[in-house]
Amino acid sequence: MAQTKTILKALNGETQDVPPIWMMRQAGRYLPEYRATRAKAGDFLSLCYTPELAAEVTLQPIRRYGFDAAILFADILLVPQALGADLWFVTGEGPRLSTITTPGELAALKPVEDIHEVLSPVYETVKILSRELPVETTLIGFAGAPWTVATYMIAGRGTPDQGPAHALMQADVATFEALLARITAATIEYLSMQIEAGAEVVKLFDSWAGSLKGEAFAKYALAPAKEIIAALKARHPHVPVIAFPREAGENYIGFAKATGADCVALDNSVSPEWAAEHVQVDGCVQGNLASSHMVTGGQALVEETRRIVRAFSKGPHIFNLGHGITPDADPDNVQLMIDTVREGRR
Ligand SMILES: Cc1c2[nH]c(c1CCC(=O)O)Cc1[nH]c(c(CCC(=O)O)c1C)Cc1[nH]c(c(CCC(=O)O)c1C)Cc1[nH]c(c(C)c1CCC(=O)O)C2
Repeated sequence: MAQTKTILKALNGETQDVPPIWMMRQAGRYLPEYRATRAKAGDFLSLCYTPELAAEVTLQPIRRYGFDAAILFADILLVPQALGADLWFVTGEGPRLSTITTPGELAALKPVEDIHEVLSPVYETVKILSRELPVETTLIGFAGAPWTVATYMIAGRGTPDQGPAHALMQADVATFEALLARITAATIEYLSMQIEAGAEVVKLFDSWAGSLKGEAFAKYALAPAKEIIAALKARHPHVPVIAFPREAGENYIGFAKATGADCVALDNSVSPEWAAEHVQVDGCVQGNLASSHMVTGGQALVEETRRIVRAFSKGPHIFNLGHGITPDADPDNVQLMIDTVREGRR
C-alpha cells in the first residue's frame, strides 16, 4: 500500500532522505504546558482517564515541535487496573499496585472481556486525536508487553532487577505463565480497540526484556510478542507494529522476523553501526539517541544525532530516543535534536 505519511513510509520499508522523528514520553513533565494540564487534572491517573485532557497533552508536543508521530497519552499500567488490580502513583517514587503472586489472586482478576469498562476513556482519547491531529501526523497507540506488565503486577511496583517476577517464575511457573497468558489476551483486545478507534500504528513496550536471558527471553518476551502481533495482523492486516524489547542486546537480532513486527525499537546500549548491520538488515528500526542528551545538549547532542542518522541512512529508520525523555530535560535541546535530524532536508 502506498503511504503518504513519513512514519508509515518508514514502517512500510522505505528509506527516506530525512528520517521521521518522534520521542518517547514526548508529552511529559519536561514541558511547562504538560505540567499545567496535569495540575488541572489533579493527578496522573485522572489525566489518563480524562479524554479531553489526555488528548490535549498528546497534542502539545505536536504543536510545539511538529513531530511526525503523536503517541496516545496513557500508561502501560492501565491494563492491570482494568483487570482488577489496585493502582496508584506515589509522588517522587512511581507506581504501586496490589500484587498477584498466588493462584487465588490470579483467579480474582476480572475476565478479559471486562477490561473495556475501565479502558473506554482511552479509546475516546484516540477518537479525539484521530480527528484533531494534523493530516501528516501518525497516531501511535501502545500497550506494555506481557512480561513488563507482569513484573509490576507481581512486585506491586517497579524493581531494579525484576527479582519478584523471576522468583515467581522459579517458584510457581504455572501461576506465572497463567498471568502472562491473561495479560497477553487483554493486550490483544486493548490494542484492537485502539486500532478500531483510530490508532494507525501500535507499539509494544517491553521495558524489562533485558532481564530475560536465553530460553526465558524466547518464552516470555519473544513468544508473547509473536502471539499478540499474529492476532492483531489477523484482524488488522495493514496496521504496523513496533516492538521494543528494551536492552535485548544480541536478542534484537532476528526479533522482527521471529515476531512479525514491522519495526524494532532500539535502546541506546547498542551502537547504531552494530544495529544497522545486524538488525536493520531485516527492516525498519527506531532509535536510539541517549535521553541524557536532552539534559546536556550542546555539540555532543549534535554529533551523536548526526552519527545515528548516518549509521541508519541506508535503510528504513524512525529517529527516536533510546528511552523516554526525563523531567529534567531542556525543551530547547529537543528542538536542537529535531533541527539536526532535519538539517539535510531539501
Ligand atoms: C514502565 C512503564 C510505565 N509506563 C510506560 C512504561 C514503559 C516505557 C518505559 O519504560 O518508560 C509507558 C508510558 N508511560 C507514558 C506513556 C505515554 C506515551 C509517551 O509519551 O511515550 C507511555 C508509552 C506516560 C507516563 N507515565 C508516567 C509519566 C510521568 C507521570 C507524571 O506526570 O507524573 C508519564 C508522562 C508515570 C509512570 N508510568 C510508569 C512508570 C515507571 C512511571 C514513572 C513514575 C514517575 O516518574 O513518577 C510505568
